[in-house]
Amino acid sequence: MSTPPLLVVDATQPRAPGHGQRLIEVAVGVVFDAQGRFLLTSRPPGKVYAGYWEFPGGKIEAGESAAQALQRELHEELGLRIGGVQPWRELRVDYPHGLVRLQVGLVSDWDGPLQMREGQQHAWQTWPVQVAPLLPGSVPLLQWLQPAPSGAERKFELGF
Ligand SMILES: Nc1nc2c([nH]c(=O)n2[C@@H]2O[C@H](COP(=O)(O)OP(=O)(O)OP(=O)(O)O)[C@@H](O)[C@H]2O)c(=O)[nH]1
Repeated sequence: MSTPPLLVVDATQPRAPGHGQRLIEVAVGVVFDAQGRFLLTSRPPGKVYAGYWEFPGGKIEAGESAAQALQRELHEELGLRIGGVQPWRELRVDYPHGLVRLQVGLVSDWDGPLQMREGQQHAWQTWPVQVAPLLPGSVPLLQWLQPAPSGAERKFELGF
């Protein structure tokens, strides 16, 4: 398996002690609705990058797979029950607050109703997105979702 691409954020800012020695493992979902729109949520108050828009998800806990973590996070944060996760892409993001690895999955099979349980906002989006500011680590995911030029088929490369 090749090393996931690395995005360096705020490269001139100092890194926290021990940064880089520990990878923060995160599961992220691209949740689609029946019209092919995807869900973005704003980061809740009190968190790093509060108010920035991102794909829903969160840290993987000990003993969990990425899919299990995403099932738990989407239920805790949004009240969704998801049927399955299709592993899609990985990305490493080097933030001043830590080095993160995102395991991104596609989710089309889910049950609502959608509830904002952490005081976040939500927006169903198509490309190009209309919300701002975007969390830096969500931008490459959005670029990967950019539709192919007309005539070409949008193809998802699957697998971590
Ligand atoms: N959910 C989510 N997190 C992302 C994205 N892109 C990205 O770099 N991240 C990073 O992944 C990490 C997710 O951590 P989090 O703090 O949101 O996780 P959590 O919900 O488990 O929070 P907590 O346990 O700190 O309360 C953050 O460092 C965040 O900056 C994204 O698109 N969605």
